[in-house]
Amino acid sequence: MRERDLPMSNQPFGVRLRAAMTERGPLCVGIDPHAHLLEAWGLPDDPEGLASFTYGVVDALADRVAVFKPQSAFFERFGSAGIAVLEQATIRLREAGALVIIDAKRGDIGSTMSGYASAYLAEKAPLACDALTVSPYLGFGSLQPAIDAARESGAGLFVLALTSNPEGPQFQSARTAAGPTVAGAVLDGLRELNADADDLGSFGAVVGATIARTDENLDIRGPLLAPGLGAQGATPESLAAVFGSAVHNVVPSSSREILAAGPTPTALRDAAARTNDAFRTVLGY
Ligand SMILES: O=C(O)c1cc(=O)[nH]c(=O)n1[C@@H]1O[C@H](COP(=O)(O)O)[C@@H](O)[C@H]1O
Repeated sequence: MRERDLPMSNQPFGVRLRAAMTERGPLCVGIDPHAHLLEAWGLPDDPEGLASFTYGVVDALADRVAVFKPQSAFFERFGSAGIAVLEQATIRLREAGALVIIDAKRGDIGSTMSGYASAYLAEKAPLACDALTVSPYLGFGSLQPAIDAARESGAGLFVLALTSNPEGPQFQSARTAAGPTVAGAVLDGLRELNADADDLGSFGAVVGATIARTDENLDIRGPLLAPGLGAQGATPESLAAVFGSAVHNVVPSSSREILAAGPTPTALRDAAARTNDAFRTVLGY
């Protein structure tokens, strides 16, 4: 059977991502259960509070938002009880037809990377997700086990390229021995991985929405995860200036700004719908 004849659930991540963003709008809701947000929702800063917060977001939004990005750090801080919530939330979101990017920014030598790949990208893993954020600073080639695992299971990767934090350029703008910047080398690697994609490949870059216009070529035939919207200051309107002709491939991600609208489900839904509408217009959905 040719790839394009497969049912949607068996399609590669990039195909499923485009379909989900077209159907539900491009917004990615980041699930970052900060201690101050638990407090603002009237919840204790413990595993029960974490569960109420996370499932509150899942119950309110899983059937209407295309993509969720739980931030592993805020689950890890509660040890195994927190990881159990991340696991359950991921399962529930996927059952509701949403895509889940686990934001764990993993990166290690190849042999350890294959351990991370088994943890997040193997189809039957307890924490199996649709895509994982990964860090290329041990060399782009160190990501190969994750790339292989993603191809095998139909998952995706988002590789850090031009991050939203002010310290990012210190390394990312540095020149490699071969000539391009570190970020440029990452984008080149991704372009190669997506070379066969018809529309959107499964290998994405993380490009903060807060960065100024860049000279790097963002046309990687893959998704561009753009955090930094809302709490870090970027707006939907700023995306066109940063991403230029690649703007239709942007996955705009917002965490604290949406989450602060809770805990009532109606308020969360209103905040997500308003933000999604603004992105639909700017990103051409
Ligand atoms: O990979 C990421 O998602 C990421 C990359 C980046 O360059 N900047 C960035 O803020 N993030 C993540 O995106 C989320 C941003 O959260 P808010 O600032 O609350 O919307 C956090 O979970 C960050 O770890």
